[in-house]
Amino acid sequence: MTAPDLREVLATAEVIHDRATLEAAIERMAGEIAGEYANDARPPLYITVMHGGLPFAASLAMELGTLGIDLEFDYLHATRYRGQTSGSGLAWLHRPATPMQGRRVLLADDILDEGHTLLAVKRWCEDQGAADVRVAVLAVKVHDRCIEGVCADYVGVEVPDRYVFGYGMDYHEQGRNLPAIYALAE
Ligand SMILES: O=P(O)(O)OC[C@H]1O[C@H](OP(=O)(O)OP(=O)(O)O)[C@H](O)[C@@H]1O
Ligand code: HPA
Repeated sequence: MTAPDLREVLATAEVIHDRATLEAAIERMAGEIAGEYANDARPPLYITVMHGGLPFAASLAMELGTLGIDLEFDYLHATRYRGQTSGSGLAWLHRPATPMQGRRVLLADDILDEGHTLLAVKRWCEDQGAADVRVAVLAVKVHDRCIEGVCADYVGVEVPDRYVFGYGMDYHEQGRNLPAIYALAE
């Protein structure tokens, strides 16, 4: 199946958060996160949840660096949407290679939607022996379908209960490098 044309989709999509809003939210998050890790002897293990988390994780890492917080980088790839607009079973495509035993782990992802991805990823890190696992997400989708017991420690913005894309999030694997968050026309 050919993906719908991104330009056509953008013509009717709605900007939910523009770039300046997202950058301000990330700067604010970095301030909150820096307070948590400032006095640690060892940098947190900073895990980007690929692919969607990449732009956000990079921006947040730079803001944290500006505040004097060092990070050790690794990444994982767990996907349940696979280019579609509704999720199914979670597939692990890559697990982090860095040992987590006794480490403080900070996960960076683009969106907390129904919570299945972050719950599984967080549990996996805990099973690896991480001392502490915190979660930073750029966006939280507002609805009542989020599974129980999942929440992010640091949140950039809220998005409505619509399919959103941009700033890491894809629309049929397109639009991840758009510097704003859009919602599909209703
Ligand atoms: O809260 P949930 O309903 O589990 O959805 C959130 C997850 O879905 C997206 O990943 P996706 O499966 O699209 O993989 P991708 O980042 O590679 O696009 C997003 O990046 C989150 O990781
Ligand atoms: O609304 C969404 N957009 C993009 N990716 C997603 N992954 C979960 N929800 C979404």
